[in-house]
Amino acid sequence: MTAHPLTLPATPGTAAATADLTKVYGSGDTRVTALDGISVAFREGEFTAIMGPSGCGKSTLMHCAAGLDTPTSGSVRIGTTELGGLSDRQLTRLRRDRIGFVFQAFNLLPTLTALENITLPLSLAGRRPDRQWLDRVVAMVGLSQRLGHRPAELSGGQQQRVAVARALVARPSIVFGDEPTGNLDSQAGAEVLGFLQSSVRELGQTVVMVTHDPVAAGYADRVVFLADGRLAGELAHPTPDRVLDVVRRFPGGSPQAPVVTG
Ligand SMILES: Nc1ncnc2c1ncn2[C@@H]1O[C@H](COP(=O)(O)OP(=O)(O)OP(=O)(O)O)[C@@H](O)[C@H]1O
Repeated sequence: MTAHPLTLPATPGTAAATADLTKVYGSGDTRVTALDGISVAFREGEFTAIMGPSGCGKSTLMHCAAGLDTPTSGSVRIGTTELGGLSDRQLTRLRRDRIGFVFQAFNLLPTLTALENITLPLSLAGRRPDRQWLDRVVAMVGLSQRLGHRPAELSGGQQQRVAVARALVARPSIVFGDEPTGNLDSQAGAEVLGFLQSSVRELGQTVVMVTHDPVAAGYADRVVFLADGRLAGELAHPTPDRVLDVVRRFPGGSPQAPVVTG
């Protein structure tokens, strides 16, 4: 039986949203409530950073919002599609066609060239790249001269640029990054963050990124803070100093984390 995706009324300006999202791992003594009723919206054309102490649920939120993990209760929508209504196959297709991913590990295929890695999601979907868009994305991430190189012939920063281009090439509704600069030195990290920011400012992309780094969060338009699986506040127009101020007030992930507004 094929499940029909549940299509919800459009919420203008919202690329993705969660409602009362809960995720519980394990049971009995090993039960962990990783997410405890999170309702958050990610606006179109906005760069959001997700921060909070280790273990507060950042990756779990991102994985549930991106359809990589299933919530225990609550809902996730990408655009007008409610993920809970999708079969595994529909979910796989939605991830392939409408979501871009950039992980800490670059996850490139070693035998493919940079160009082949970038266009892989399209090849898998049986789609031809939109040449103009591809050229624009490749130029933006500064890879025009490196397209024939294999990952082993590229620096870490260049490999992550390939991953950024790969995430953008299908013009997804939203790009999720899980510590995308975690494996890079500060200069390469700054370049990758600059490209993610440009994809928002110049290409109108929506980006959501999990990070521990206040400097990285300073590239975002908005920072959402989590503590103990709950929303603990947010900061608009963050700067590294303002983010650091908030981070300093999270002693060991206190549930009484401050509510901050920009
Ligand atoms: N597969 C799993 N099985 C059991 N518990 C899990 C699993 N994944 C995560 N958890 C637990 O859920 C909580 C939230 O984990 P999560 O990885 O989302 O936190 P995080 O904020 O991303 O942490 P970090 O910053 O250290 O990466 C933690 O207590 C973690 O131990």
